[in-house]
Amino acid sequence: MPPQEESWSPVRGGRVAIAGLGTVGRAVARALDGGAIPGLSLSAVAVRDADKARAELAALAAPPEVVTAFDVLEPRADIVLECAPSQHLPAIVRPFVTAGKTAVVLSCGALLDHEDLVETARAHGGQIVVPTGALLGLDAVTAAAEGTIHTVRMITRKPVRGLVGAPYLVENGIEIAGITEPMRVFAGSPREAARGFPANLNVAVALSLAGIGPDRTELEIWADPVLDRNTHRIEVDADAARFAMTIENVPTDENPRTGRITALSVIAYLRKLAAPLRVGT
Ligand SMILES: NC(=O)C1=CN([C@@H]2O[C@H](COP(=O)(O)OP(=O)(O)OC[C@H]3O[C@@H](n4cnc5c(N)ncnc54)[C@H](O)[C@@H]3O)[C@@H](O)[C@H]2O)C=CC1
Ligand SMILES: O=C([O-])CC(=O)C(=O)O
Repeated sequence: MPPQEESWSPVRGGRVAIAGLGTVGRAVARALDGGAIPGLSLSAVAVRDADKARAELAALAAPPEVVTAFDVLEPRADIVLECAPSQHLPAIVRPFVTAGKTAVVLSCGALLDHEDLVETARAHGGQIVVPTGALLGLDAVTAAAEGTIHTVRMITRKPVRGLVGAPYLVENGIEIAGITEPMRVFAGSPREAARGFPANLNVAVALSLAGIGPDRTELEIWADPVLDRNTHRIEVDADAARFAMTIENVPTDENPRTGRITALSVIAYLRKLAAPLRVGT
């Protein structure tokens, strides 16, 4: 029998690969640099333009290897962070979960069209992690889901620039560029929203996966011309508790669809992996 490759452990240390060096990927790369997150090192990044990425990463204390294909990441890392456009999710995640490794997934909306990845992870002892990302309270939602959740409702309000160009708006001829009052542009399920707003509503899918699923969760999306933050309100009614929470995310300068807290959520997750004290579930 060939020798089994030893799996990652916090004591031995782990190598992290980043797939997609954009708003989230760059922030996480900086946070990992030089052993700043105990137990982890940044080993490789997959990008489109290698020369541009190398120039950018030269400022790091320990620049990672730069590659231009997703399928060469797996031998180079124990954990992959998927933070690329959603259509690449299967190519990034599959090699890692097939090897029994961990894939941290930000474009989680795309998981709904690739549920086989969860089965692959189950069969090979891998794990797909959906961090709380731009949302809040998934600890309470998963706890409530151990009992019975009756309803989950989410109302998202975004500045116009955080929604403009979404396929659902284009396909339905919904014009938001010149609105002067808040406009409800969508009411439906996270499953429908994942298709219609693939770069804007991953948070609704994360909420649905934590709670009662992408078909029973109720979602409204509003475009608001005076708002400057991506705002998500969650209302949960369960047998154990009733709760409502709101988060107002500061959009990043680079990508107005993505809140600053998204990368911080990933960094917090990575820091917990080897932490001697772990708070929250
Ligand atoms: N779950 C959550 O709470 C959140 C999820 N997201 C999702 O996370 C993902 C990443 O978000 P951002 O960093 O803001 O996006 P971004 O657009 O700033 O970065 C994506 C990067 O992927 C790169 N890329 C595109 N095609 C590539 C290829 N073939 N090979 C390698 N790299 C490629 C782009 O050049 C870009 O640098 C998006 O899908 C976004 O919708 C964003 C915010 C919150
Ligand atoms: O859901 C997303 O993908 C991003 C988002 O709403 C936010 O950053 O507030």
